[in-house]
Amino acid sequence: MTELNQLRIQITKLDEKLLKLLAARRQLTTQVGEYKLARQLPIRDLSREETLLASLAQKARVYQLSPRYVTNLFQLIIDDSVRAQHRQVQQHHQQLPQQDEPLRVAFLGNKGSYSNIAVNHYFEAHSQPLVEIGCTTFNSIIHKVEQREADYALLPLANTSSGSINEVYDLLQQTSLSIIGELNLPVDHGILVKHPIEITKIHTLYGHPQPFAQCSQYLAQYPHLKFEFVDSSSKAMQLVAQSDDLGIAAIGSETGGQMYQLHSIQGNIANQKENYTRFIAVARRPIEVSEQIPAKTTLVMSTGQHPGALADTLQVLASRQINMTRLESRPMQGNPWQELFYIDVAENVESQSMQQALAELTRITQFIKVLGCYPSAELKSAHLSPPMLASQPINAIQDRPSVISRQQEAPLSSLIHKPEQTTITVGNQTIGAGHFMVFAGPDTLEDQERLEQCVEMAGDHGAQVIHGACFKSSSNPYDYQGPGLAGLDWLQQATHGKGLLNMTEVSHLEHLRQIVAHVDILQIGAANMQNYPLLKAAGNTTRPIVLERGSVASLDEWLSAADYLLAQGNQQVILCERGIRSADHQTRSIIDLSAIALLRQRTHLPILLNPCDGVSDPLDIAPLACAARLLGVDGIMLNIHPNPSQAKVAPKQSLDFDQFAQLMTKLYQ
Ligand SMILES: O=C(O)C(=O)C[C@]1(C(=O)O)C=C[C@@H](O)C=C1
Repeated sequence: MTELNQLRIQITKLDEKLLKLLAARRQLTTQVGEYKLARQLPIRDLSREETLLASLAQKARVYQLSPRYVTNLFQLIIDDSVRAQHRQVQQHHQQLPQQDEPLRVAFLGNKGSYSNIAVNHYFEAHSQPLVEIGCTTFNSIIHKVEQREADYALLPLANTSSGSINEVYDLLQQTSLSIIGELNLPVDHGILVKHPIEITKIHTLYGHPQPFAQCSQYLAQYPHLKFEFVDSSSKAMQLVAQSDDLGIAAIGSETGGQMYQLHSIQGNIANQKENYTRFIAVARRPIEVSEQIPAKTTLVMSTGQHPGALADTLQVLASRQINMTRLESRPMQGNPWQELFYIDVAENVESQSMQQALAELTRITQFIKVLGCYPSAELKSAHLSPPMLASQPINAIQDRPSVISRQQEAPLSSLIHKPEQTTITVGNQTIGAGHFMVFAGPDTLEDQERLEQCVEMAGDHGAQVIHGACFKSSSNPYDYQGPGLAGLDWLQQATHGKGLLNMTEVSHLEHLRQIVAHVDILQIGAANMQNYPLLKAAGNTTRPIVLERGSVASLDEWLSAADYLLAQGNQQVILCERGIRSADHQTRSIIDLSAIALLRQRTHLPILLNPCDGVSDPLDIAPLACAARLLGVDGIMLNIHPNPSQAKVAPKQSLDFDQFAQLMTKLYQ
């Protein structure tokens, strides 16, 4: 045996001893984790870490080792135990049962894609077996989880070289899934080939558009290369592995390439040498993060468009010492000139400061929603300054003040929560706090021509919103039921380009997306006031919502339903009184004018009145509307029809055009 071999045997033995020691150290830190968990102590103890590192730095010299080398090495070891303790605490906090069932995780691409590598990193500490569900689009990944075909999804959100992945941000606008975790994956792109070859001999390079963007500077040196874009890096590797053409290559990670027996002829080719991709894990249910570990919260919000609107919202965070770690903006879908802001903060959503900030933000934003609160992937390392490495005395670092549990806040719709009246601006029209709005249109859409007549009439006399139901649920199922979703195009075409807004009722959850794409304002009818799944979904949209009072609902029940909408994120809720059931059968319902006076004392939300169902003669509509105007409603909703006697629905509850014109003059006197 050569001397070298003998030395190597000794090194191997020592390394094994080191491994055993590391495992024993890990066991001890797990016990420390249990101790801290039982006593609700913060996991991280930076002062202990600094003392430990400073003492190791000092001892390093005794063994003629570099203090920097020793502290860097031990920093890695300590970080590993901190991460393990974080998982320990969080698993206990979530009370995750020990399960043998496999975890089904959806991601982009196939074996070897960056997302696949991220999945394996993220779930490496889970004991459950993984079922990897490779998908070809981000949309299908989200769909898999929404449809319960997967438990989690991992999605790339941003890269340090190429920036945000807009498609994923846009999908977050629409999904009901919550962010439950994050991962920062170092991404090392390389050129992968079947048999080692010089890059000048390669003619075509396959890859996902993201890696191409991230390696643009390196690739610019080889203008002869033809780029072929494919769905994922794994697809590119697969193509190269299966082809007999030795002049093709894939752009991807070395680890991924190994799964396809590919060789990396050039690594580390990204524009930024520290190239990271931030992934998020999403699931159907949000998680609660233990206050013992650092958390992040992601919010999405839209502000008004007045000067300083965004600065005002950021000030709410800054004044509470909430650290914003990322701000991203994307055009709002359906409202391309309005922006949605995605904000990450290094704060637990349950902390007192965050709860106060959220309450404040609901008062000044048009839409605000928490996309998720999750354990932070970033660890702040104990910092040893050069004098500390030289073994100076160490000052203890102050712990963060402990987080106080969530406060019971006043209802979101109440004047206690928000003393000033809410105004809602859509396009160039505003309702609330002295801005009056008239909604006019046929009770139920009949045909395009009659709708256009109504639009012309309503617009000429100062109405701002055109409404009409696509689906009518009358008391008799054999009565006219409306044109269905075809009416959405009629509404859009009739109001488009005329400075008028449109509104229709959402009565079926499955129609919501399509309706949101066509109309400016959503209406939730009396029959659906307590349809909570519908409220939940509508409250997640960015469209203003008119919430009608249920025909037997008390004010408290109605306001609770409004609170539920507000709690989903949508701060643009308008209450609409349209009458309640009475013992009398001459009218469909009795208009509760007292409710308007009472609501004024209780809520900041704009209030509408629709008097039409409270009459048996259309001539009574005008006095009721004027009475409500005196009581301080913010708007009136009216049924109009070119020829009410021929209306398929509500003939006696609709104004003809003359009656409408007269009423409008009175309302605006
Ligand atoms: O001593 C502790 O409190 C530990 O949890 C152990 C340990 C370590 O690995 O040495 C880990 C985390 C703390 O921040 C400090 C030190």
